[in-house]
Amino acid sequence: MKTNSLEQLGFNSNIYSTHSQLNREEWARVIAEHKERYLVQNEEGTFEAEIMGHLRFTAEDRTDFPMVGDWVQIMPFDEGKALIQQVLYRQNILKRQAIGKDGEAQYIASNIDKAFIVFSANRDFNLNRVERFVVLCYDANITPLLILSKADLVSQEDLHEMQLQILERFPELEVLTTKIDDEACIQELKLKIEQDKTYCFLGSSGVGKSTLVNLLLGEDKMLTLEIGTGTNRGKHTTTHRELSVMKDGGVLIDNPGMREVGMTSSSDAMEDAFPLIMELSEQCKFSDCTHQHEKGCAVIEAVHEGEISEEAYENFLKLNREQEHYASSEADKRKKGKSLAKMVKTVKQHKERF
Ligand SMILES: Nc1nc2c(ncn2[C@@H]2O[C@H](COP(=O)(O)OP(=O)(O)OP(=O)(O)O)[C@@H](O)[C@H]2O)c(=O)[nH]1
Ligand SMILES: [Zn+2]
Repeated sequence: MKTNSLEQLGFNSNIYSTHSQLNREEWARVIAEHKERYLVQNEEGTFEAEIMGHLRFTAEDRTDFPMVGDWVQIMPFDEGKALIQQVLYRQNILKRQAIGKDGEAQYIASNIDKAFIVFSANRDFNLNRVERFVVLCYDANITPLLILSKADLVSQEDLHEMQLQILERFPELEVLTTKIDDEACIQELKLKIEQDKTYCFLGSSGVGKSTLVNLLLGEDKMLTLEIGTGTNRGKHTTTHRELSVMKDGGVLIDNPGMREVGMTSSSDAMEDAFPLIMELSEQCKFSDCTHQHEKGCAVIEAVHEGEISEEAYENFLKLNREQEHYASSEADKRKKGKSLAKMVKTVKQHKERF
């Protein structure tokens, strides 16, 4: 398999100067990660890598472990195998603050120059959700660019309306629209990509991230290079390469553990739906409405209107039942607002676990 030069992988004098005593072949970039097994690449090739014991034992938290995008020091020891001795350089880390246990951060990728936040124009478009991604980028000092994908599936008017809303809410945010069959869109996106810079694609599952990455990579179609079996673990684990180099330069990172950070569209929709349910429940005809069969229930109505998904509603009811079960007294049950707030928290915690 062909490999890339360090420069094609994004290496520059800034990075080099942090550990200039190292030989070139000791430098490598992490191109995929799965459960503490890594794929790293340099001009010698691609290696399956594990971290050195001492690194594991001295590690205090997740930031001490390598992640996709990192520059690491490696020591090859076998055909296509290497040990990672240390993490060398991090310009920034794209991370998401977990709302669940201990509020621990979840790491997405490192050394990113620009993030492409992808939203499909035809569904799920929601400014609050866009904001979450934008904030995540600003926190890491990364400039975001919003891509409205699947523009072929909505009318010009709807698209225009969306663009206006975005402009109003995020005046600084650069926005592109794409449709896969339109070569001009892809060219426009290509123009945003500079040779030795690294770009990370963010967004819910199914919005078209991999499709765009594949189009940008052209004939170098994303190789589904797999991380081999863990011999000492007995379990077969595979993962896809996440970082790829474009033919004319430019490093793309796709799907950097997005599933692990719980950004699938359904759980996102869920998180958005719950505050809405809380709000709506204040408009129910009966103050003790169970939102299951009552006439004049604003929640049921919203489900019928399609404002709240069936899935979110079912989950809401399920959590509601759990809540009821644990409520120790009638008084507790009447503290509806409070328990609902708690429920939202529970949902978020559930979400983090996915
Ligand atoms: N109509 C239309 N469909 C598109 C477009 N872009 C992508 N799709 C389709 O949307 C589906 C999902 O695309 P993917 O590229 O797999 O989405 P993804 O964001 O990588 O999804 P995950 O890998 O699950 O995170 C595929 O069936 C694509 O063919 C577009 O511009 N227009
Ligand atoms: Zn109700």
